[in-house]
Amino acid sequence: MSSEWTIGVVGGSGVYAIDGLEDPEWIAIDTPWGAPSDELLTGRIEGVKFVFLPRHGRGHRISPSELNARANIDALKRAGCTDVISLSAIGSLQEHLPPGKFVVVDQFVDRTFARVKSFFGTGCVAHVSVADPVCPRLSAMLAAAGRAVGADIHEGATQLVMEGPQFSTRAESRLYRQWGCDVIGMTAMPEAKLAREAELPYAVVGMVTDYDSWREGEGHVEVDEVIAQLIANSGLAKQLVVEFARSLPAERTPSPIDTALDVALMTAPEKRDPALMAKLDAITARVLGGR
Ligand SMILES: CSC[C@H]1O[C@H](OP(=O)(O)O)[C@H](O)[C@@H]1O
Ligand SMILES: Nc1ncnc2[nH]cnc12
Repeated sequence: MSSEWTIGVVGGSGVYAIDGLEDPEWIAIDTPWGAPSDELLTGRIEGVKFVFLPRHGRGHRISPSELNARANIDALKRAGCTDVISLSAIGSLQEHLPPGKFVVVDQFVDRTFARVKSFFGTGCVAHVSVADPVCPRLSAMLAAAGRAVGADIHEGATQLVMEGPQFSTRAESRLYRQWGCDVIGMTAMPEAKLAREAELPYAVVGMVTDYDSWREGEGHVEVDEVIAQLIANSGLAKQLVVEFARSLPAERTPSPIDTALDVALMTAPEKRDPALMAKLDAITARVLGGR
């Protein structure tokens, strides 16, 4: 495996491009799972290869519940990404995480229910672990880069991922707090699970835009509040990415996540469905080689 980094960046609400890209080029990538959210913007930052994908498409066309996360992750894999970072707008479920805070999330409670969550299935069953769903190495480097550019960083938080597109009821918002969740969003799942199946280390920088709807006697989240906060945050998020690129070690040493499929595949080789195996070409290329 190459020891070069190629960093995929999935830009969420308010982040439809990144700064500092040399030789930028939008490229179209088709996948066996359908079309990704948009073309991918490739180039180099500080000499490091980057591949940027606007999660909701340029112009924010696609709703969180209608994202084709399999196509997005597969396209990043096909584009040669070794690692993926997500920039995401999130609501806060805790007083000490006010709007403007950048939160490096390390756990999720997945409450999404209307999304396809795996590349695998009948014809090729696989079970990867998502006990530790984000890459600690990427998360630590993102937190350090954020601090270096002056972002107000909080490391370690549990994110409730909801279906959407509507925001939560007040009762739901209060319940998620009782469950011990710190922040809430609509897109990290199944993205994080699929990234693990694709053997891509993945990390999330959440940008807090609102206090959701749990605060007694206070209003509730509305999109205009989210957008205003995103406009305020997006410049800093882009600086964070440039600083992250600058801080990457010249050589990428292997991550245990690079081989997540080594212990995951269940279906006997002779029982695998050739049609599904063909769709899995990019995802299983390392573990199965040409088979
Ligand atoms: C505009 S607030 C709701 C929307 O924003 C977040 O998206 P992303 O994670 O891509 O930044 C949130 O998850 C919802 O999809
Ligand atoms: N309150 C909230 N709930 C879900 N997703 C969000 N993204 C930003 N704010 C959010």
